Amino acid sequence: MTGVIEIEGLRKTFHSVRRGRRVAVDGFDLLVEAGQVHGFLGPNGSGKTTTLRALLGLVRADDGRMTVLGASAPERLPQVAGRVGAIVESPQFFGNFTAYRTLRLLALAGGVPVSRVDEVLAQVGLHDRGHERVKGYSLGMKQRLAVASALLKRPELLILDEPANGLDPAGIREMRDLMRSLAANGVTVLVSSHILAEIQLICDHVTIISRGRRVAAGRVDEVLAGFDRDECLVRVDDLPRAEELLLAAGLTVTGHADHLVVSGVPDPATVSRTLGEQGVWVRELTPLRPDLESVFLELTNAPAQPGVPRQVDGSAPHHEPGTGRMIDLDTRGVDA
Ligand SMILES: Nc1ncnc2c1ncn2[C@@H]1O[C@H](COP(=O)(O)OP(=O)(O)OP(=O)(O)O)[C@@H](O)[C@H]1O
Repeated sequence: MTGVIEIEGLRKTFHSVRRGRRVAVDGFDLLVEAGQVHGFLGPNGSGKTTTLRALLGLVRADDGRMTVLGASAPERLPQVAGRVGAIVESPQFFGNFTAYRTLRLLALAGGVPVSRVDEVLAQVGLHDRGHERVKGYSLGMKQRLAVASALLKRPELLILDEPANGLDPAGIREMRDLMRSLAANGVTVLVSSHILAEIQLICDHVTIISRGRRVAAGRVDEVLAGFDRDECLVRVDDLPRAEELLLAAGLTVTGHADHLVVSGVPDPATVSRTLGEQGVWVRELTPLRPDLESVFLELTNAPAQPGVPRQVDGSAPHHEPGTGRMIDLDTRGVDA
């Protein structure tokens, strides 16, 4: 047992008279290790909140094994609760209270020294505004107050559900800086989001969920590298001639209105040499690197592939040759 959070084979189906049976989480696995800022990424309705709620005992799982800081969850969570901060459902604060008063009450209720209030206000960048009423706060300030409340007891693990939701770019930047400084101080952070660019900027590791199943997991750079097709964008004056030469050299070429995309060229010099030797001069040659957005779209829109086994329990992962990433290609039969 090495993970700060371990989830194996989590399943949860909701039943309602109006909407019928809805599989929210379908054999999902997650491993968050100490010191990671781990992004939990998935489209709306993919099962992120249900997973976090099941982990924290806010909803009963149908099946699966979960641990938090080595304690089986949710049954033994009380044993480690003092070491975990979680914001899964947007906390509501009294608008007429100041942030300071709100946190002071929470500190007193939780047996935390009141001196901690100033520290957490400073940590989330609210120190100067801590004596203003919360009803005058922006959404970003309210989010930071929520994080401050979770930090009161100096958690080793912080779980945040969509902390950047509804924030403007400045608020997102502040939240990002906050996550980074927490990580630098040794806090393990699990942050769920559907904002890809944020996950790419904030997190070092990522688990991508689609329709209740894990479709990719690993270091962000490794997950991205697994999708690198060694492509480059080429601009020349004579596109048809360049395409002809590159195809003749055995390269894979896709034509666009004002450029070509060449695939499978680890060294872009191959392109400039192939064209230059025939007197076609390259005006632009740009390696195309995948970003989390393109990976995410590819994984979460991946059509079902009949005959490809599901890989949701880690037992028979489908590994792309030469990559550390795992993908689950079968998206059939799940109501998301
Ligand atoms: N209490 C519930 N009753 C019925 N269905 C539910 C309930 N909670 C969640 N669901 C369904 O389970 C699926 C997963 O929802 P969940 O909220 O976990 O997704 P999510 O990834 O957190 O989405 P979002 O990013 O929109 O918050 C959705 O189809 C949702 O409608």
